Amino acid sequence: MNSVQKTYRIASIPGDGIGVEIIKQTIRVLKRLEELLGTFNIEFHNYDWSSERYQNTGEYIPTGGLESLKNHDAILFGAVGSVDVADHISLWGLILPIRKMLGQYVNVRPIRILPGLSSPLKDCSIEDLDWVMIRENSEGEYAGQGGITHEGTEYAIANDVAVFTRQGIERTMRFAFEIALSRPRKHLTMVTKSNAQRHGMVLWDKVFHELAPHYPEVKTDKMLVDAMTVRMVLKPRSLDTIVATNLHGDILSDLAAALAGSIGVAPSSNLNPTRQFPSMFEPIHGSAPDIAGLGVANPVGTFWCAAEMLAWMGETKARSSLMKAIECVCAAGVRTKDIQGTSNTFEVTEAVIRALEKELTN
Ligand SMILES: NC(=O)C1=CN([C@@H]2O[C@H](COP(=O)(O)OP(=O)(O)OC[C@H]3O[C@@H](n4cnc5c(N)ncnc54)[C@H](O)[C@@H]3O)[C@@H](O)[C@H]2O)C=CC1
Ligand SMILES: CC(=O)C(=O)O
Ligand SMILES: [K+]
Ligand SMILES: [Mn+2]
Repeated sequence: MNSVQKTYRIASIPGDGIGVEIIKQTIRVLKRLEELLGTFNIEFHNYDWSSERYQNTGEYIPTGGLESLKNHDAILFGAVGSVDVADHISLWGLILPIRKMLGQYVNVRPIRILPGLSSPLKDCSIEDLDWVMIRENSEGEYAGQGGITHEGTEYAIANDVAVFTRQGIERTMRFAFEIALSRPRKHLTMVTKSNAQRHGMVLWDKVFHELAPHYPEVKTDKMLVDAMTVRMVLKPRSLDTIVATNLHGDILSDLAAALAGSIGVAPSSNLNPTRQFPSMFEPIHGSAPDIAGLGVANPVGTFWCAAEMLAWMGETKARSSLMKAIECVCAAGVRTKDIQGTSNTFEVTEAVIRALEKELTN
C-alpha cells in the first residue's frame, strides 16, 4: 500500500430491509475495486441506524450522530422503512434529517436502459430513454411544516404546508441547467403543477423563466406534472434533463426507473454542491419489505450509486470501471428476477467482482 494514497472515509448506513443486503454487497464490490486499482483506499464506518435501533432506543440517529457523519467524504445509504414503524416516523427519523441537515439540496437521478435490459414500453430502444432527473431535495412538499388539530376525533383537521423559497428553487435550477449544459442534447424540461397550485409552483415557473436566458445554449420547455407522465410514456425520446419539485421528482423518478426496466437499477445522489458537508448516495428504492431477507434484491441500483459516489470524489477511472462491469454483467444475463433474470443478489455481486477482475488485471 502506498502511504501517500488518498484515503476516503465513507459512512455506510444500511438501514432496513433490503438496504442491509445491498449495502453489504456494494461494500464487497468497492473493496475489490480498491484492491484492483491500487490508487486509493476506502475506510468504511458502519452506522447501525435502523428501525430496529429505533425500537430499542427510541431514536434512529443518536445524539451527535449528524456531526459524526460530517467527518466523512461521502455517505452510502441503503433504505429505511419497516412494517413495525410508521413510515412517516422512519423517514423523518433518518433519511430526511440527513438530507436537510447536511445541505443535500439536490437529488440527482440519472436513468437509462442498461445493456441487456428492456423497457416495458414497446419499441423503446436504449437511445430512446436516457434522462437525468434533478429533484429539489430539501424543501417543497417535504418541508415538514404542518400539523394536526383535534387528533383522534371526528373533527380532526390536518395540513402539510409546501414551502418554496426563491433561494431553494434557484439553486436547484442552476444545478439543473449546468447538468443539461454538460449533456449532449442540452435540453431541460421543467415540471410543476402551476395551474392548480397557484403560489409556490408559480414562483417555481417564474424563477425558471428568469434563469433560462442565462443559459442560452440550453433548450428549455415546461410541463405540468400530469401531462409529464404521458410524455414520459409516449415520447421518451423527447426528454433529456428534467427538473422537478421534491414530491414530483420523487414520483416521476420511480416511473422513470420502471420505464427503464426496474426500480432496482436506479441510483440517486443526494448532493451538497457546495461540498461543505458530505453528499449521500442511495438507490431510489425503499426497504422492500416484500422481498427483504430473501437474498433476491437487485443490487445494481446501489452499485451504480457507488459509481456516482466515486465520481463525486474525483475517481473517474474507478467510476467508469465499475459502470463497465455492471453493464457487462447485465448484458451477460446475470440478473435478478425484477429484470427477468434468475440470479440472486450474491450471484450478481460475484459476477460484477469477476467482471472487474477481468477488466483490471490484464
Ligand atoms: N430513501 C428511502 O430509504 C426510501 C424508503 N422507502 C420506504 O421503504 C418502505 C417500502 O416502500 P415501498 O413503497 O414498498 O417501495 P420500495 O421501493 O421499497 O418497493 C416497491 C416495489 O419494488 C420492489 N423493489 C424495490 N427495490 C428493489 C430491488 N432492489 N430489487 C428488486 N425489487 C425491488 C419491491 O419488492 C416492491 O415490490 C416504506 O417503509 C417506505 O417508506 C421508500 C422509498 C425510499
Ligand atoms: C423517500 C423516497 O421515496 C425517496 O427519497 O425517493
Ligand atoms: K433508498
Ligand atoms: Mn421515492
